[in-house]
Amino acid sequence: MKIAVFAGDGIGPEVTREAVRVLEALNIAGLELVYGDVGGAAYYKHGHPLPQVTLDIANDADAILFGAVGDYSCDHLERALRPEQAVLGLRKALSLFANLRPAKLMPGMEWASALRPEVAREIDLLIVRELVGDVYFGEKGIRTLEDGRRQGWDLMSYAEDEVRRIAHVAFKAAQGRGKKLCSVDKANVLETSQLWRDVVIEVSADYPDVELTHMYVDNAAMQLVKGPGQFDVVVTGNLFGDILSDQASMCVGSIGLLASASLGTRQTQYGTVGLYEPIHGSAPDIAGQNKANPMATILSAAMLLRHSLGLEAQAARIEAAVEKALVDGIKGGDLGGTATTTQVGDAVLARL
Ligand SMILES: NC(=O)C1=CN([C@@H]2O[C@H](COP(=O)(O)OP(=O)(O)OC[C@H]3O[C@@H](n4cnc5c(N)ncnc54)[C@H](O)[C@@H]3O)[C@@H](O)[C@H]2O)C=CC1
Ligand SMILES: CC(C)CC(=O)C(=O)O
Ligand SMILES: [Mg+2]
Repeated sequence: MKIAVFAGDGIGPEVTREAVRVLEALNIAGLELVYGDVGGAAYYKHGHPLPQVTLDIANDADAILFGAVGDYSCDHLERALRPEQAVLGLRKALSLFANLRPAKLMPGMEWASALRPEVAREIDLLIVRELVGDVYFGEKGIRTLEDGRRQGWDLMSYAEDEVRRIAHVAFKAAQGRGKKLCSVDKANVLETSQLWRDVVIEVSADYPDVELTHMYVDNAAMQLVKGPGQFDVVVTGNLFGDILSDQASMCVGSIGLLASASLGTRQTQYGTVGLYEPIHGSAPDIAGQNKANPMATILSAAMLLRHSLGLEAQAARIEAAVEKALVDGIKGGDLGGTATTTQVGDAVLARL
């Protein structure tokens, strides 16, 4: 069992280190960790934020644990590390089209939510975000118009097979949960969304046991804070899913708590090959200060064990340890506490 570890930039190495400590503490027989460079470190060492040597490590692994990439504190570097070159490039190269972002209020965590306690208590949803299409991957550029004005443009598009395959993932996820699927789009304005909606409706014929609804993304953003309990599984495109999941994190308590799995179709003898990362970015504003909450990355490691290595019991152990640490009042700065990244990692390890 081989896990590639790509820590990346900013707080990436800090939070990934804690997740690795947790994985190592489980003493999983035959588990091998292979480290690779991505982002700034890779750019300086290899001249590219996602060099071939890193892709080779990724392709050879059963799963990837990923920190974050990007550094807006240095304009030159931020441009060199353009997401489509690094993290988006990796997702695309491995065809990891299905991004699962669960958001559930942990027991006793109402105080941390940006919502009223009685509303916060309702949250238990799964965002299924399409990850390798949409406007993030369309043709783009900045051009000069005939009258001399500059114009930036990004093409939003989805082909029907791209919608169909993510819809199947979402319907199957709904079958395993509350049997409700809400497809979020902007079909009143966007042709891309109209096709999205048509295809999701076509796919729904295969899942008569799942109740399908549709919602425009602006309303969905509002409903997510008004009544999150109405959502079970949400399926949406790359851009909308990116935004809604950051919003969902504050309903749960902090962006430092939300994990993700990015899956494709490649299977190994252990499970589905995937990439696992916190939903947050490299947080340059707190990087290098031992302040970042590593729980999202630790919980991503749990998802890795579950989906890619078939180790459900160990995954559940990690999740229980994180929950126990929170119940016991271990809080990083993102939750209004003072625990450092290392202390949060220690606390989780102590409760494994
Ligand atoms: N998957 C990836 O590699 C991603 C990379 N990025 C990149 O990350 C860089 C920063 O982007 P931002 O928009 O600032 O988003 P961000 O998610 O890195 O940070 C947003 C805010 O949340 C805080 N935060 C994030 N994670 C935290 C944690 N674990 N503990 C405590 N506080 C945390 C940060 O301090 C910041 O105030 C950019 O270069 C961006 O392109 C952004 C999102 C995802
Ligand atoms: C580079 C970004 C699109 C990554 C991001 O914000 C995300 O996947 O949540
Ligand atoms: Mg994001």
